[in-house]
Amino acid sequence: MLIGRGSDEGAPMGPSALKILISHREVLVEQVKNTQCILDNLLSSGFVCNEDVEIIQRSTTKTNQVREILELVQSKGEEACAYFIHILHEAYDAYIDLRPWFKDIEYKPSEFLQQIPVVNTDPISKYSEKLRHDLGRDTCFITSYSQREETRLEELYTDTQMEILNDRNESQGYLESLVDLLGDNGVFNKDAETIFITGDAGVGKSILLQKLQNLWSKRELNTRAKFFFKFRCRMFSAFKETDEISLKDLIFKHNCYPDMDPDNEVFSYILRFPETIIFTFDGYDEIHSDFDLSNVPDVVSPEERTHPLLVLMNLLCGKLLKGSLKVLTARTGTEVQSRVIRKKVILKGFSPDHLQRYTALHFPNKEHLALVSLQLDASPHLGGLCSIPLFCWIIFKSFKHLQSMYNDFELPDSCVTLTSVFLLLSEVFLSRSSPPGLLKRSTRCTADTFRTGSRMLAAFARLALLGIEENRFVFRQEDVTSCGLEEDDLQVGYLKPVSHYDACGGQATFEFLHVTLHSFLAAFSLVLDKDSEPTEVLKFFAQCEYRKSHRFPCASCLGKSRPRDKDPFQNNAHLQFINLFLCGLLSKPNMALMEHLVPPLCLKKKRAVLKSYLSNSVKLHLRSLPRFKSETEGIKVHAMSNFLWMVRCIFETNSEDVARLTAKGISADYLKLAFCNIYSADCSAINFVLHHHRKCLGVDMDNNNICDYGVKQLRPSFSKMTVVRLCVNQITDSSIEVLAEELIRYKIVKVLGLYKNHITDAGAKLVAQIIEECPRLITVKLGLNRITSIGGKYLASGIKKSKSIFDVGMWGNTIGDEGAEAFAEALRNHTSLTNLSLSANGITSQGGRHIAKALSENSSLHIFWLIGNKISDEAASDLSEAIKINSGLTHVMLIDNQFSVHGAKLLSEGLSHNTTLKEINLKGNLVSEEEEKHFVAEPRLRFH
Ligand SMILES: Nc1ncnc2c1ncn2[C@@H]1O[C@H](COP(=O)(O)OP(=O)(O)OP(=O)(O)O)[C@@H](O)[C@H]1O
Repeated sequence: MLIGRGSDEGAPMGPSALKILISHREVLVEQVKNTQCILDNLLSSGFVCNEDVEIIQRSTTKTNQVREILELVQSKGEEACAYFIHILHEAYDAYIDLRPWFKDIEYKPSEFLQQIPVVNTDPISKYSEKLRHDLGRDTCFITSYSQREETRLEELYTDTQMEILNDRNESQGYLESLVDLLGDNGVFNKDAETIFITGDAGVGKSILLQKLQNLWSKRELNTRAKFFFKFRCRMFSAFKETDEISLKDLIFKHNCYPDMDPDNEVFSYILRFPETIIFTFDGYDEIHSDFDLSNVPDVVSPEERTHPLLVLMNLLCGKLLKGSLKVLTARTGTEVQSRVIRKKVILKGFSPDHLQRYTALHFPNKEHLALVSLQLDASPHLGGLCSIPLFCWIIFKSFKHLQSMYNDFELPDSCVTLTSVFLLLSEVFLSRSSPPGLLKRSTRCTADTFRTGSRMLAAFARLALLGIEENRFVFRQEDVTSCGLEEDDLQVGYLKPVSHYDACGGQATFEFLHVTLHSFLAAFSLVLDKDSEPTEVLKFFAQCEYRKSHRFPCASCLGKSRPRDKDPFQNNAHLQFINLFLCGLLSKPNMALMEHLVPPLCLKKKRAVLKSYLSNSVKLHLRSLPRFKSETEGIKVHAMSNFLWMVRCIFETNSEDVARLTAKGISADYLKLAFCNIYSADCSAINFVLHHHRKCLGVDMDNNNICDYGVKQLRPSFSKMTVVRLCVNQITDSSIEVLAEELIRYKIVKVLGLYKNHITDAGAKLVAQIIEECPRLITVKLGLNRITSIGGKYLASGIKKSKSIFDVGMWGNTIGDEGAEAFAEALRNHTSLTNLSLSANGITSQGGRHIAKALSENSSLHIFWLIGNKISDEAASDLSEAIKINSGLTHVMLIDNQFSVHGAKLLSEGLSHNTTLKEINLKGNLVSEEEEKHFVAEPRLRFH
């Protein structure tokens, strides 16, 4: 609706502004809270005079003031009324509650109105606006290694996989888009206020927060929050033990100060309406404090000054600013008590589709894009590494840089390790600082680049080690200078300045481009140090301490740290990364390069110390893993995520000896690697060890983050695997192609677990082949995939031909009646199939009848799951007849179908002729409690 004097030619006029004010008076009186801004604008635009303002201000309540203003503008005529509405529209944040109303009335100001200025004088809106402006400015670029190369966030941001977990860490699906992060989807504790996001190093937690902040600054985040405060947790470690701040200091001094707010209105508003605030705290794992605050009382007053960590803890727990929303990120493995967490999200990096999208954003040049895509496809290990955005960014950035310098440069080859990725980044940094003469080479000489840059590299490495030793991620200018870094060195890219508000003071401070790079350089320092004993390289292995529930001693509300274990492979991630990079830098393939920087003898000694340490630790570690004997699967060994770190280190070391030793040390029939947070590139490391395993081995890799790249890396190991469990991962039909080739070639597989992946009918066809051609295969789990009747038919046909298959799980696909009919056909006279689940597959009575008929001709099946289908009384009589004849079934699970008392009677009748069946479960069908009483004489017919 067009409002205001109709100077716009031809535009239809809506009802008069005066009429609107009369008919919507109630909404306006209720929703308009700030009168000052209206009066300021009416006055400055000459619609009212000082006296009018004074009279209105004499009214004691805001509502009365609004009423009086309404009367005043109405008395001044149409233009004043129109301008009044326009103020409410333009002073956006001051009247945010009226946004739906403007939408309802389809407000559109006339050109005339748009020419009269509106100034938002509301201090709260001004503060909100300032926050939006600052956040918008601070978040619009993705940090790169030089300001010249910064890319706009919106040009490069690509969604990653955001999995929602419940309080038991079970997957609840994925978030569709970042905008849904703050919504109700996935909330398991409505009373808590902290959204907890975890993920591995470099998976994109900080960038996700940056995107969130950026969306808010542009009003594109689906929230009515007026204030958004971003903090990095590492800032809280920078305070001294004696430092004290209040909540107000935290917000105003360390984030954003409200200008011109003499009456302290902003803070009063914040305290009154905490639900209008969002906080983000990035990197909870980076808080390091020996400071024991366990006896310090909780802070409940916003004015009270105390240690900043306590302010943070009390905010997260909701003891301060109850009602405000907090988003907290941390590396995987950092635990926070469930009662503090509102919802949990785990970031899993790029899926192959995301990676494709991200690659296309990086390489607008079609030729480059084609080249890079080709190389990614050809090297699944590289693809796996690239599923972590940070590593992908480094690889792509380095590729682009080196391509621009030397025409023949290609992406790293298939045996790239994480250390080589970071060496590549260093090469880029160092080459950027080389004197111009050196850059003119036509061929790349990595050794020259490192030799020329060795002074600077050593200085950065020293600084990094200093930080690790002192548990610091932020450095002052004195630190930088004392390590021998010069002004120009700071331009190279290793360090970036820390923004002012994070740094508790005006002095310039720096941090490494990424914490993983910090770890890499600290490892480099250990290698470069010529003066210390070779055993010094082990200092972080030795220092490794396992804290299952991470930090903090002070956070009584967030969980206490547990006693420390001595296992050297158990540690917090940045130290683990130092060890990992150390292994990589001292690996044989990197020796030639390192010899340009460190005397060969010194290197040799360090490498020997490391190898011997690894060999011993591996033995000890493997011996300490929990083992138990299972009747069917033999000796099972249960590896945990620290085993994975060990395997990663061995892979980086590239030592076949240690890998062989590890494979031998596993000495079990079954290796359980479930819930170890394995991502695709780790599969190369696992394969590096497992392919040395002499005997057959069952491997359980359920509940990890493995996609097709990972499965391809495991290819050589499938020749040994009797159990292949890859349930709850990210694999598609392309992995099934690999599995089909390998498993059919070796024919030793007994168990194939593929539950909850992305397998379609094409994959099902290949699984059917595996079932048909692997004579030892007894268990296949395919639930929660995307298999329809087409895939169902393939599988049924495979099962029909198998003489070994014992247990098949198809829960949660959509095979429907056609699929059920095919399975019925497979059941006829089957000799081995004992457990079958066709639950939640959309089967109706039509399919039910086919199944029933087949059951009359089957005696192998004992347990049959048909839960959550649509089978009704129409199939009951066939089922009843089948039950009379069948002598194999012990349990028939018909929970959540559509049987009525009539169907139940038929089933009960059938049961009376059957002595083997122990249970037919009809819970959740259409039988009332009253009707259930008819069946008390047949306890095998269950309703609960
Ligand atoms: N969604 C994304 N889209 C594009 N690039 C991304 C994305 N996520 C991460 N990156 C790239 O990866 C780099 C590292 O990401 P980020 O710092 O967010 O990781 P992180 O999970 O916070 O790591 P850490 O736990 O080690 O601090 C970013 O600087 C950016 O270049």
